[in-house]
Amino acid sequence: MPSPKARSSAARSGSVPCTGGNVRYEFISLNRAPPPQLLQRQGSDPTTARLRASESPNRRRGSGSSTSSAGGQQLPEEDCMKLNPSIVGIAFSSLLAIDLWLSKRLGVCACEDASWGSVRPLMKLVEISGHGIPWLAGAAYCLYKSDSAAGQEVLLNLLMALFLDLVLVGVMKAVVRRRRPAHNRMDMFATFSVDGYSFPSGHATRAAMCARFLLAHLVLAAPLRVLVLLWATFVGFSRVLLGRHHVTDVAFGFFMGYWQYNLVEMLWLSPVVLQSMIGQLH
Ligand SMILES: CC(C)=CCC/C(C)=C/COP(=O)(O)O
Repeated sequence: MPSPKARSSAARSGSVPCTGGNVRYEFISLNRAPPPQLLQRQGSDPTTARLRASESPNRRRGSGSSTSSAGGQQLPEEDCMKLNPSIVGIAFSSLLAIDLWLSKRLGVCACEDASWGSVRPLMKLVEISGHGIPWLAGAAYCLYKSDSAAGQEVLLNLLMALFLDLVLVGVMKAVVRRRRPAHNRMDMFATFSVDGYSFPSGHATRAAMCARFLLAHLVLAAPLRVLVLLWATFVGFSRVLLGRHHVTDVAFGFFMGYWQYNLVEMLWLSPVVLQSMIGQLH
């Protein structure tokens, strides 16, 4: 082992002295190019070194950072410990660890045998109240029954908002592909394939967006307005209690649903647009 001084000078110079046989971990600078002597050990010039690095899939993952041993044996970059933890990386990992721990602790209705398992049926009722199908069916039915132009305008825009929510959440889930908590039992009714993923919670986005929609477009007495807010909060909270989601899935879901409503306002279908749409149908 080199002395700490030797190691730190190697680190400063950006060299990568990772040895074979007894694997020795050394510091590696992630934001500096390897020094010329290392490139010479890898090949006669930087281009050759890069070509060599592309020989195996392991090396292909990080050009210029594969390492050489004392005996000339090349080690894949995975065998070297990169000690360059960023504050953001540490904060992110810590948040995820807290999220996993908290979500597991709060998943008290995740199954019948869990500590609050007896209230699971009630939580599943709350789940249904925020599911897409009752909302889509309810909005479509009210639209069919509505005989005022203003009512039809609001309900058609609500339908548009609900479809927009399904699309945006589906895309987000497909991109992030976060797994649901291990303690979740996948016994939800009527799901899409992307609903196998966890981030963000579709119930939370829908609850936040619909709550804003209702508060903006229905004339409700103060107690009812409070009830709408409580319902939306409870739908989100029940996702964690049921073990369906991590806390961050729901928190982001609320955030996303809140902003989705702004998008709905921007895309609002006016009576003029609706008239021309109806005209095209006839
Ligand atoms: C089938 C339809 C119309 C909607 C699916 C609604 C659904 C099951 C969303 C998943 O919500 P979470 O992401 O909160 O689990």
